Amino acid sequence: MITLVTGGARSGKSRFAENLYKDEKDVVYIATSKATDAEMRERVKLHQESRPSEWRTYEGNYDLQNSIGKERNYLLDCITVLTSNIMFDISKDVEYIDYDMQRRIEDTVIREMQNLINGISLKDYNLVLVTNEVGDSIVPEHHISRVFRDIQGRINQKIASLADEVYLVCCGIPVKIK
Ligand SMILES: Nc1nc2c(ncn2[C@@H]2O[C@H](COP(=O)(O)OP(=O)(O)OP(=O)(O)O)[C@@H](O)[C@H]2O)c(=O)[nH]1
Repeated sequence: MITLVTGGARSGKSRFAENLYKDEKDVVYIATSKATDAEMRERVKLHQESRPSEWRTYEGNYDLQNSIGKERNYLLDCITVLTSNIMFDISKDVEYIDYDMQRRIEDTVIREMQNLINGISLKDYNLVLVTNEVGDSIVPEHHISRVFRDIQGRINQKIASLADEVYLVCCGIPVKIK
């Protein structure tokens, strides 16, 4: 069963996603963020302390299938950070990200997701994927932000179509939309 959880920053989506496994010990937490500065390190530390100690944490971006073990439950937080890391890798030498490059970025993110999904061999597994609604505000001023918003919007549509259930979290309140 694949569940997609989407929402804005500080909408409560990560907490909602973690609560889906509140009675489970057999959980792998897949963190896509890299704690490269003090703000992120502090945030990550709070997250780690709030998770049940039995959960296993896997940190990575590429080769997400390496997170797979004997566990039945997986939680990936979040696709948006995965997209931005892949986008910066692929577009690092260009100033303008054309449609071909946008497609390559999208395809790479979707391939990582597919590898993860296909790699879990247990029949009755659960995979919760967290993403962000990044398109709900004004049109961003800069090209790179507009491209990121468009890429993430299209990726969210594709992953929502693969998911069995989709929740939108707003003001800490989850709304089931699929
Ligand atoms: N590297 C790493 N990142 C982590 C770890 N635990 C959590 N994170 C990252 O923390 C981020 C989520 O935290 P926040 O940014 O505080 O949450 P949010 O999703 O914006 O906020 P809400 O919508 O309120 O849940 C995700 O990008 C995770 O990858 C960890 O153990 N290691």
